[in-house]
Amino acid sequence: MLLQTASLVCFKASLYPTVIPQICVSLRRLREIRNHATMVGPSGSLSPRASITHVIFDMDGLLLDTEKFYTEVQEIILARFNKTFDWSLKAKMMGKKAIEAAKVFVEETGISDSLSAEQFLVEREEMLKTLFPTSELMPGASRLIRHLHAKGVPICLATGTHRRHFELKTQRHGEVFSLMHHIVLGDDPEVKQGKPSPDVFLTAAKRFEGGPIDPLQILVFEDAPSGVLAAKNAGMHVVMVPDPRLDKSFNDTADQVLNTLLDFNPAEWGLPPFEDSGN
Ligand SMILES: O=P(O)(O)OC[C@H](O)CO
Ligand SMILES: [Mg+2]
Repeated sequence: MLLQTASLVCFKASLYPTVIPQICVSLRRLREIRNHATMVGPSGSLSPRASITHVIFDMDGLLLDTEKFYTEVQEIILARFNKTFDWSLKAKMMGKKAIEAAKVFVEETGISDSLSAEQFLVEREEMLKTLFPTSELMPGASRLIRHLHAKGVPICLATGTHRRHFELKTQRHGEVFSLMHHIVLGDDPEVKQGKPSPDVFLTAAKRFEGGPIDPLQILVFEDAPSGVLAAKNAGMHVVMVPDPRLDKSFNDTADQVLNTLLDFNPAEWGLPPFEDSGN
């Protein structure tokens, strides 16, 4: 609504450029305002953006600091072909199932004649399997998961990662991940296509108690452009916590963009507020 009004204001302002040019702020700026605003009700009280009852978490790059491992091994492999790995390619790969990301990698870099997607997966596996067990939680991940669980908000995980990698990545974080009501992995038979297809999130919504839950009651946390799109394709609300090196244009699809999970305010979404300050 805010953006529709803004478009109208900009259109009118363009008709009277010398009279009200200052009114025509950019749509990007208005999206930023939307990303930081809660609605003010008639009584002046703040009303939440939505009435969220269920939460779905992405894993890599959102709860676990594992995206850096993929970046590292892909840089090493590309160096062999005298090529460099950059964040525009990273943006196209992250969040996807392994084989889907692998195809993007060999095709976009033009090395598919020398290295097939399947060979790429084999080559990177040796390195990844030593790195994944060292995975660390992202800032604010444990606090948010524990808070929602303690308040009885049903939470689950929906990741593109397959079972074997999931076990390696989470082996030091079993307690936190055990708080999830359920976990949907990239190699789940119901997840036919990876993100940006909505499959993984729709499957996750189905498996909650009393599911399928209305997508409008679900808040998804994501770090990847493909994951944000998947959540929107599933009709859900989405908070994006992107790596700052991603192009900012990817932020526009999300309902809210945060620097870190520590910045999340549950009350803005109709969820029980934190009782600590987060420090
Ligand atoms: O971000 P996730 O948790 O869906 O994981 C996807 C891949 O494994 C890594 O990009
Ligand atoms: Mg992710």
